[in-house]
Amino acid sequence: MKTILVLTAVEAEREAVMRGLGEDSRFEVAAAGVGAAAAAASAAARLAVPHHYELVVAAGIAGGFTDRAAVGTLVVADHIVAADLGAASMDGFLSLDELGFGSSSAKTDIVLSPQLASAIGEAGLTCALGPVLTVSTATGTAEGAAELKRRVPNAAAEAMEGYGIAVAAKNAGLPVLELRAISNQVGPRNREAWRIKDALDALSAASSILREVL
Ligand SMILES: O=C(O)c1cccc(C(=O)CC[C@H]2O[C@@H](n3cnc4c(=O)[nH]cnc43)[C@H](O)[C@@H]2O)c1
Repeated sequence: MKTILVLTAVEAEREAVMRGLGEDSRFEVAAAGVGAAAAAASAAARLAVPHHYELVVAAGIAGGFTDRAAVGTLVVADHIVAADLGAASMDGFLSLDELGFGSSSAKTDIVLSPQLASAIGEAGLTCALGPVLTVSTATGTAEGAAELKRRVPNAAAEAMEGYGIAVAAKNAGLPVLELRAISNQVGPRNREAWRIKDALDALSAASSILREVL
C-alpha cells in the first residue's frame, strides 16, 4: 500500500486535516511552512523516497474570490496557477508561458478533483471547483484582486503553497490535488475579519470526505 502525502503550511492546518482523516495509516500529513519555496522544498525532500507515495495533496486555508467562494466554504483546485510568477511589462503582466520559460499552471488530477468537489457538495458543504492561485504576497487591495482576476478570470481562491507542491509532485511523477477552506475574501486586507476557526472546521470536515473518496 502506498502513502498519500498531505502538506499544509502551518501546524493548525495540519491538526485540522488530521482531525478529519482520523486514524488512517494511508496518509502522511506534515506542515511544510508558508510559501511555495518552503512547500516545494519539503515536498521534494519527502518525495525523494522512491515508490513510497501515490498522490500529493496541498491543503489548508485560503482567500476566496468573492464571485466564486465565500468564507467558510471549500475549494478544490482544477488548476494550480502561479499567478505572480513572471515579469511586469509596460503592456501588463507576462506569465512564465508568455516568457517561454515553461508553464505557471499545473493541472490537478483530472478524475479525483471533480470527484472530491462533488463528494464535498453531496455531504452538504459548499464547494467550488476551479483554479487556485499561488501567490508570494497575499492580496491586500481591491486593485490587486481585480488584477489577479484579469490574469485568471475564473480564479476561485488564492493561497501560497500549491504551485510549489505541484512542481515537486510533477518532478516525482505523481498526481496532485489542492483542497482549500476559505478563511477570508481576496481583497482589501482586514485581518480581524478572517474566520480561521470556521475555515479550519470546514477543512476538517472536507478532510473526512477526502479520506472516503481516496
Ligand atoms: O493565526 C492562526 O491561528 C492561523 C491558523 C491557521 C492558519 C493561519 C495562516 O495564516 C495560514 C497562512 C496560509 O493561509 C493561506 N492563506 C489564507 N488566506 C490567504 C489569502 O488571502 N491570500 C493568500 N494566502 C492565504 C496561505 O496559504 C498561507 O500559507 C493562521
